[in-house]
Amino acid sequence: MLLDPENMDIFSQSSMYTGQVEHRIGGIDLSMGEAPAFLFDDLQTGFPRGFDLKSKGCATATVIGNKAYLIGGADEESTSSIGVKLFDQTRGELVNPIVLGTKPQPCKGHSAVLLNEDRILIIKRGSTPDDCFWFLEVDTQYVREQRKVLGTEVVAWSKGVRGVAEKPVVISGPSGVGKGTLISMLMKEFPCMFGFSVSHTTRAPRGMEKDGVHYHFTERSAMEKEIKDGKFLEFASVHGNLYGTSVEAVEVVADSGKRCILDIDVQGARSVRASSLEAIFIFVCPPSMKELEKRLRARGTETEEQILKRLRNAQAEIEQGQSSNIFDHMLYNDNLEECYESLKKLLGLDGNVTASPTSYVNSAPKGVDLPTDISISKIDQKIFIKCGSPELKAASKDLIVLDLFTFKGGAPGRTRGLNVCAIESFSDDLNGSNQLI
Ligand SMILES: Nc1ncnc2c1ncn2[C@@H]1O[C@H](COP(=O)(O)OP(=O)(O)OP(=O)(O)O)[C@@H](O)[C@H]1O
Ligand SMILES: Nc1nc2c(ncn2[C@@H]2O[C@H](COP(=O)(O)O)[C@@H](O)[C@H]2O)c(=O)[nH]1
Repeated sequence: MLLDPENMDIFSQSSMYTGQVEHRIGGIDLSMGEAPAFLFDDLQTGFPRGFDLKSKGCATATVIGNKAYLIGGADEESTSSIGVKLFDQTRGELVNPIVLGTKPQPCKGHSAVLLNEDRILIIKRGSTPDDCFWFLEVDTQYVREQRKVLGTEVVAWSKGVRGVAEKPVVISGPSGVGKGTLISMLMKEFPCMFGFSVSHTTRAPRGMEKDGVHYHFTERSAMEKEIKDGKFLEFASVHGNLYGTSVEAVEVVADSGKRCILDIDVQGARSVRASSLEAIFIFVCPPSMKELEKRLRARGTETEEQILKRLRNAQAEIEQGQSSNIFDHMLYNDNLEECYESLKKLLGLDGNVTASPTSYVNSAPKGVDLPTDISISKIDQKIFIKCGSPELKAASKDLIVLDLFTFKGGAPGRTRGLNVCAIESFSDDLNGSNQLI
């Protein structure tokens, strides 16, 4: 293990409020959790119209341009998650941004590291391996888009996860083209490999449909509230009802080690394309409108009025599917077996594949609990976490390295590809002046 302490970013030496990570302000260690206080004077240099954060009890502040992101603290509105506030220097205002994504639970303290000016890495102290790395996206493409849509300040959490899941598969196409049929065939042949993203919908269940399996059937008002709360990756009004994919629906599948399949309309596919979820987009075309109508009628699940509505919408969907840049692949579902073979081929399943899960979960290296006593440094794309706990020292695992090179995805949901390893018996090079926090 080669380390050159001379070349380290030493956070404790970075200037105050210059856009670098800040954990110490005016000599106060902000990273140690127990609601350390900012002082008015401490903010004067960078923030002429500084404010008294003492009462706010924020734990860390990270400054990007004219904004300070204040993460954690004692007086959260909700004690169930780490809170985020934003101080806007230009307006001289403390703002409560809309916080999207699953939020991390409070911890015994945390450290914050600014990455690429658009996200903050939060390292939770005293936490388990699967809960210690979180990302607060503050200016990523996704956040900028949400800011436009919601017309207010937005930040988004995503959880850092080891290992990379296979890209989800988005399947779109007009109602009755056979998407559900193809997906069922795939899941039947490869039950351990694929998992279905169970959407929410306000439409009534059909005879055989089960809540939580085919859809989460929900009231419009409840779904609208959840959309407002940032729980959905995408949503759309389709044939008069609301449909949407929750962030959780995709994450439960990915977390189980399976490849997620989404059956969504073209509007939804467009939204997913614009999100940070990296997926494969497939559009399924019918051989003709006449055949589509025949299939819809033969299915016998819709009223005449609904069938006509679906057929009217189908025309526009096919045009968009074929002309937009949303889709990576087109499938023509004329002969079902042939179409299924084409689907398998483009998913790389036409050869000798073992029908096993993608299982990054089990292949992840065994984790190390992160103690409360840590110090952090950054060199290029690596974060070094030095653990002061006697137990880890005794186990010769006093240095944990987090590699930032392999990040994938992000908010809302998971930032995947975290490469974390524990380095054995590290010397004391990181002590003293190199200590960050
Ligand atoms: N290639 C095919 N040839 C003939 N019938 C087909 C073919 N593919 C699917 N079907 C039939 O067409 C009907 C509609 O298929 P399916 O329910 O899978 O469509 P869908 O695209 O999922 O529709 P929706 O978007 O409304 O859920 C079903 O009865 C199915 O058995
Ligand atoms: N944008 C979304 N579209 C969805 C979602 N779930 C399903 N759908 C699409 O709705 C139509 C109608 O479905 P049906 O079950 O009522 O026949 C179909 O095109 C689906 O692809 C979703 O979560 N988001």
